[in-house]
Amino acid sequence: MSPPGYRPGEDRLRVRRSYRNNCDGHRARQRQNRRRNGGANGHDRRIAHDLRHGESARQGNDDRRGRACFQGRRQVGRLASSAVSELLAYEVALDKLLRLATPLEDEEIAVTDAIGRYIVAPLISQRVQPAADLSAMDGFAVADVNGKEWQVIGESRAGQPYSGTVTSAQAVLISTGAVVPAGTNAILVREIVERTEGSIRLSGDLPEPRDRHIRRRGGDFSKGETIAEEGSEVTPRLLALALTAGVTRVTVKRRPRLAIIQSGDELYDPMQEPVSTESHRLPAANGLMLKAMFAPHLVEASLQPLLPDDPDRLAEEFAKLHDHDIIVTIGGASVGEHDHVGQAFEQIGADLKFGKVAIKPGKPVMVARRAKQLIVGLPGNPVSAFVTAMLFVRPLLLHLAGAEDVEFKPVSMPLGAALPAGGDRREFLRAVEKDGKLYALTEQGSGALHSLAEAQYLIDRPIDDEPRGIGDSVAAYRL
Ligand SMILES: Nc1nc2c(c(=O)[nH]1)N[C@H]1C(S)=C(S)[C@@H](COP(=O)(O)OP(=O)(O)OC[C@H]3O[C@@H](n4cnc5c(N)ncnc54)[C@H](O)[C@@H]3O)O[C@H]1N2
Ligand code: MOO
Repeated sequence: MSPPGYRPGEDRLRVRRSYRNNCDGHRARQRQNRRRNGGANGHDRRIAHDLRHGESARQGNDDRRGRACFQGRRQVGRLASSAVSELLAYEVALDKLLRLATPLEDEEIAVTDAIGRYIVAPLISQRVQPAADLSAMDGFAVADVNGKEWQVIGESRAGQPYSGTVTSAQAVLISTGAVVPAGTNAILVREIVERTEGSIRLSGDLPEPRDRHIRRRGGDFSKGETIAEEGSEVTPRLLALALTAGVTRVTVKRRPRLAIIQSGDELYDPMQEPVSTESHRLPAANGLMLKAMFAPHLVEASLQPLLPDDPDRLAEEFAKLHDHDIIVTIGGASVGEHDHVGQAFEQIGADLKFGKVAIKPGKPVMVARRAKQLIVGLPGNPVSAFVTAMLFVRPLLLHLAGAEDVEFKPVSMPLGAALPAGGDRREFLRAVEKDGKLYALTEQGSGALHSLAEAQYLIDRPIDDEPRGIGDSVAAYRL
């Protein structure tokens, strides 16, 4: 995902640089920000103080920058020792994930079953279209337009052509889509002629140019022509083109098999069990949310039975699912006593590639590979699970399907309310639109589903973004 006006490589460089300079630059930036804002109260900071992130309380922006700096130092020391502790920029992490994916085999399917998938070879037309010169209008086919009156000698209907030849002062009644009879040079639409018994008289202006209403043979495409390039998405429009070109089967990538695992002692299946009144229990909503997010034409997704907080059980489940292309786990990705996804990776010998991404929400994202299989560990907080599925799993599925554009396209929209400075992670803020302006919702906690469901956009805030005022343009993604 890239902000508008982005040039390839620019954003990546900027993000990386801001990382490196996090500590050295932060004092200088504090001074600059103070000057820009005319002091702590010199700017409309209402939204700044209103945003609730549901993490530990923080007193202000300067304090957060201080902590970012401290974390940066701590992580540098651990970088080499563990893939888990390295905090990657989103672009870097996504790039790694996509590179880890093993390409899937091709399969040939009916084009009618291929909507939303991507063709892996160019589409070649098997027909010429139109297959003959056709009339584009209802009217009369005439050989010449020298006179004012023509004798009607027959009819050409769609599917029932006129077999003779039209000569001077003769006309053939013709329908839209019907084959233009031999000898025809112009179509006179019904509106410009008066009809009498057996003949027509000109009462309006002749078509300009004369053959204006004739669709020429091969005008749309010819036989053997490439009508869609490799990598094109099969849309309803492409479907119609392919069918018209005589193509009924296409080659696409096989859909990956993806299993979703949810673990947590507190979870119960809301579709199998009645609503629980026990305060320590929680409906396992994330798995069903994710399954609903992954387009069935791109993936064959299955939701596995709920697992307890037990690394052995998780490792057993991983072993069972060895034939799946992708496993997505939800929860247990953080550093708590009972967050055991990392441990289960170790038990099955999966190779952990990264474990933390500098995004908010969604810092704990674990990616491991076991032979050709990718295992993606998403955080358990519902909003974090949603955002990371959108930022990682969706692009992965599109990439495997053969799509070129795998990321959401940002729109640039003005803010209706000010935003405080960005932090040490790239932030995706839930927002609503009113009169063409974006308003970040007050509730930004990673567990707050109500504001997630209400949000219409995610505002994309770069790391260390400066405070933004009313009317400033920001990049956002339509949900
Ligand atoms: N000491 C630290 N604690 C935490 C950190 C940290 O850096 N240091 N990171 C926080 C962040 S950020 C996130 S995000 C979470 C991620 O936690 P986990 O991935 O380990 O997820 P859980 O602890 O298992 O669950 C979190 C939350 O989500 C609920 N949950 C889990 N699975 C589901 C599900 N399938 N459906 C609905 N809800 C689910 C679970 O009950 C918890 O409330 O860690 C922070 N902690
Ligand atoms: O910020 Mo966590 O990353 O709550 O999702």
